[in-house]
Amino acid sequence: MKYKGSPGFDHAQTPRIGVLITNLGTPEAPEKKALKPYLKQFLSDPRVVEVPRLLWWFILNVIILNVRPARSAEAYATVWEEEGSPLLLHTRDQASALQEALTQRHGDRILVDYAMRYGRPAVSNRIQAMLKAGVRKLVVIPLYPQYSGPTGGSTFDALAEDFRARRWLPDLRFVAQYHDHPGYIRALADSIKAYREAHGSADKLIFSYHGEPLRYLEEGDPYHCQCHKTTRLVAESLGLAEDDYLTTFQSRFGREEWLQPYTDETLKSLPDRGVRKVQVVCPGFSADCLETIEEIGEENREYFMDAGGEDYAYIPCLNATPAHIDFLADLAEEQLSGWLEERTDPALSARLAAEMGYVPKS
Ligand SMILES: C=CC1=C(C)c2cc3[nH]c(cc4nc(cc5[nH]c(cc1n2)c(C)c5CCC(=O)O)C(CCC(=O)O)=C4C)c(C)c3C=C
Ligand SMILES: [Fe+2]
Ligand SMILES: [Fe+2]
Repeated sequence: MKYKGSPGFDHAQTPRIGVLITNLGTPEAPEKKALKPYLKQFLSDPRVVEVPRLLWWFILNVIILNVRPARSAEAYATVWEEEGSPLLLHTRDQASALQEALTQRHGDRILVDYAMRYGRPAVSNRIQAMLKAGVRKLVVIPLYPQYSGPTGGSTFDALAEDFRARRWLPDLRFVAQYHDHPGYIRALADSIKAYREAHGSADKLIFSYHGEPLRYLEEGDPYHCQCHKTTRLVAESLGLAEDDYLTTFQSRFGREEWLQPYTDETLKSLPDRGVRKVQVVCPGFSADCLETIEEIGEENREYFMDAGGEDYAYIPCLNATPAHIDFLADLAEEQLSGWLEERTDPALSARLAAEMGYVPKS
């Protein structure tokens, strides 16, 4: 195997610290032909769908990829913005705001970038660019507060896949979860509090998280427990009573049982139980995307209202709000312990390398 070298390496380059935020990824356009490669890459990942490969290859290629792209494209078209997918735009805005916050705190030592696990900008593409810009120490923060194999685990796989082809690896720190970080809980609780101060409260606050197959929990995935812990900590911080809120799971896919209770079925049943006003928040998503804007903001609103509900509100994700960015800057900073001391004198390194007669190939 020929390992990838270090493009443009220069001994006089100041070593930098990289902070790479990532999210799931999104199609290039809200169209069937763009949905197909996106869904194929995503749903072929064994971390996402844990089904024997041969059987899954058949189901995916013969059934799902012939039906789902058109249906998903229609849903994406309802949320698409002029500049692109909401998930991509929010992630880009988070990266630039985080760059600004960390530059204010530490000058130009820290380089922030963003990548998507599936689709573009790809993880390996951004790592290559960061290394080229002199990054020798790298913090990776997948923006999934609660860890799960299909999200954080899979992002680590993408990093590992990139690193196994590289000659010179950077120092690496990886934030696998932050579901109970006091700064994250505070940012969430404050956003709910601000929403309720502006719009009033509801009979119930629903904490809706993306689901996953129940089997993953049974086989040791901590995601379900971490979602419940986030809910409990936010509820405590808001001073809610047990009857004031619920944790539910959305975005079911396929036929097997997923984590329960399901968001849609819960919302359909609440009016009969005397709950007429609900507010829904999605603390498993750090940016608004198809699953929050369309599924929670539109589809589930209809279920609730059709079942006799009177008032339904969706409280937006933290996105690139100052409170979220401040927290992410703190989270990144916690990972920098010992990394901010400068141990390299680039000019001296360059002079010694020149004396040695060493000229690296770029
Ligand atoms: C097939 C199984 C899936 C698992 C397991 C899963 C877990 C999971 N996903 C997120 C976050 C997001 N998922 C999003 C979209 C999405 N998710 C699945 C399937 C699984 N997700 C599909 C097929 C799709 C595509 C949309 C569709 O066709 O319905 C998104 C939104 C992306 C966007 O572009 O807006 C996010 C974000 C988490 C946190 C999670 C954890 C268990
Ligand atoms: Fe998903
Ligand atoms: Fe649990």
